[in-house]
Amino acid sequence: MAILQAWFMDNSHEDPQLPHHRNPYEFVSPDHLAELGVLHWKLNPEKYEEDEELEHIRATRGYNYMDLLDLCPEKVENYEQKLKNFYTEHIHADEEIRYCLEGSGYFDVRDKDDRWIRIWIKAGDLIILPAGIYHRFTLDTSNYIKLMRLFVGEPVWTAFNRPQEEHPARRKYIVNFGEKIGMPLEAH
Ligand SMILES: CSCCC(=O)C(=O)O
Ligand SMILES: [Fe+2]
Repeated sequence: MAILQAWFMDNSHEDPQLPHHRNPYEFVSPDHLAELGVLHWKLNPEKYEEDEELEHIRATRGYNYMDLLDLCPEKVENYEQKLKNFYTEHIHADEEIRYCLEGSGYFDVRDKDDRWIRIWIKAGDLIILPAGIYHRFTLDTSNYIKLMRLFVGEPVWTAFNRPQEEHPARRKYIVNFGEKIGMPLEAH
């Protein structure tokens, strides 16, 4: 498992596609990401069509569904709107599994103290966000990413925008990961 670059974000409202490092930089370790339930593998994106390691992950985790998504202004209908939706903080009822085949982008996830952690995904990075984790996504300044999307069974991409403290997936996430690290369920 090669190191994945992740860092705490600054609070500036500049272009989201910029890196948003703090000054000085504050990197986040893979162990910290694992505590939040975020998993990562580094694979060879050039052989994704016949990759035993990828097949093994898919088989052991039951990811029978797969499709490919090319994200750039020229290839996607309603590109601006889609990107806006991706960057709106949300959860899903299921894991979000993405394998970057080309290009790069940012997945942001919340830590236990509700700080944004920015995870920089590049070609070869397969990332799993657990069901119920608050997250969002944006491209970086290269403006291009090609992603494989994996899922167990018929895919459901529904995003539930924050707040979702009563959502069963959120509750389950807090029990599975949040409670161990002192993440509060929010009152509202
Ligand atoms: C473009 S994949 C990442 C965006 C996202 O969070 C989602 O699709 O739910
Ligand atoms: Fe999502």
